[in-house]
Amino acid sequence: MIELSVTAQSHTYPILIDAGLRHRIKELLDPSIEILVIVTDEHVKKYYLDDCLQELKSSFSVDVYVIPPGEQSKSMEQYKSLQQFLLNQRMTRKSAILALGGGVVGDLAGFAAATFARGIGFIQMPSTILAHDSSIGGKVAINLDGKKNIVGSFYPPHQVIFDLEMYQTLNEQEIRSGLAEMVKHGLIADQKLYDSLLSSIKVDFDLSSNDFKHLLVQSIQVKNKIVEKDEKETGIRKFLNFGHSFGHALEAAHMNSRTHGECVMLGMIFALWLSNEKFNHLKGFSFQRLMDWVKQMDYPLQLDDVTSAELLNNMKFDKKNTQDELQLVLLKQIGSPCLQNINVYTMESYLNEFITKWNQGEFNWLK
Ligand SMILES: NC(=O)c1ccc[n+]([C@@H]2O[C@H](COP(=O)([O-])OP(=O)(O)OC[C@H]3O[C@@H](n4cnc5c(N)ncnc54)[C@H](O)[C@@H]3O)[C@@H](O)[C@H]2O)c1
Ligand SMILES: O=C(O)C(=O)C[C@@H](O)[C@H](O)[C@H](O)COP(=O)(O)O
Ligand SMILES: [Zn+2]
Repeated sequence: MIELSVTAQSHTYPILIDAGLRHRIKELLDPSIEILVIVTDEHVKKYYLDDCLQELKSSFSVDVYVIPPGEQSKSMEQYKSLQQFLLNQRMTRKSAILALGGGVVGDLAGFAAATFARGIGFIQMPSTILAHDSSIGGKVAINLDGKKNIVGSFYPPHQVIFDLEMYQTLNEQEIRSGLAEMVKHGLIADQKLYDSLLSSIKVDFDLSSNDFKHLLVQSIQVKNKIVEKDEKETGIRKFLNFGHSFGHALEAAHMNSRTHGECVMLGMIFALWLSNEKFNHLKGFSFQRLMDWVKQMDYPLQLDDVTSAELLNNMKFDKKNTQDELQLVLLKQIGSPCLQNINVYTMESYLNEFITKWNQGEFNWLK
């Protein structure tokens, strides 16, 4: 088992990584937890809930709360009914939620844990590759009015338990989605990780291999280092938002058909284009190399079903913005991100130009 840790302002939490940890979950949890509520979604329930329950039932008082799968569950309605469930179970501050699932389960369950009784125990058991990002660092949130993560908090988990066997049941779209956040970690902080991802990951890559575990751990370490230095996103944590201003706006426009990571991939390409074309920042970067990999992995690349006005409208709700300006994360070179303020009118023209050129096939590297 690989053991890492993150030091948050309030506590240090362990990150445990191995194949099959769901079968050892009982010995990993704090035996003094009074009531444990497992929050999961219908897909994850089908594959992994019974294994966890079988382990836990003899030692803990366990209840289960199941949500419908997908982004729609990060809602006020779902948040309210989960809070009601916690109340009905008479959860105390010595009780805990175990979030068994991807980023949707983790974000919703974490926000419920942060706010019920002003904070109860919170354990993350991430089941998607993407959730290697979402389960660490304590950003927990739900959406409101189509605006991503607009109601939320910083609430670091008390434990993060990765069972790598759970990746075996992920479909291609979910694998692609998670890999995008790994590529993001490479681009903002780790050239070696970026190079390894692009040179070794193909569609049929073996997710149970040691090579993949090694890449995942490198990616987790990028996240750990940043959130340890800047838990509340006043400075360098903003770099973890690379690709997200545009990505979140696209995701909001396609809530049911495109995944978070797929949208972030397009958002990173937009940010790289801005860095290169508008701010002369980007040094030594090959668009062709990234695009060859992106196409090989079959990321959806259509931008003909969104308008710049629609994207801009969503980008206005990005949490990095001030009242007057949007703030984007750009790149100077791999491993050197920077922040750039851009006013709304300028951004609209950049979006227009990018989308028009993209749709008309004017970028050589897109052909
Ligand atoms: N808090 C953060 O720091 C942070 C970071 C990145 C993303 N996010 C959020 O995470 C969410 C996306 O997370 P996600 O991509 O994990 O989505 P998700 O939780 O919706 O999971 C994706 C799909 O995979 C299914 N699934 C999950 N685990 C599975 C498994 N092991 N086998 C088979 N199917 C499985 C789910 O049921 C769902 O249908 C977005 O809402 C995004 O905003 C948050
Ligand atoms: O941990 C962070 O900080 C991130 O920005 C990670 C992102 O991958 C993640 O999608 C996050 O939820 C975005 O945060 P938001 O503040 O833009 O909602
Ligand atoms: Zn993200």
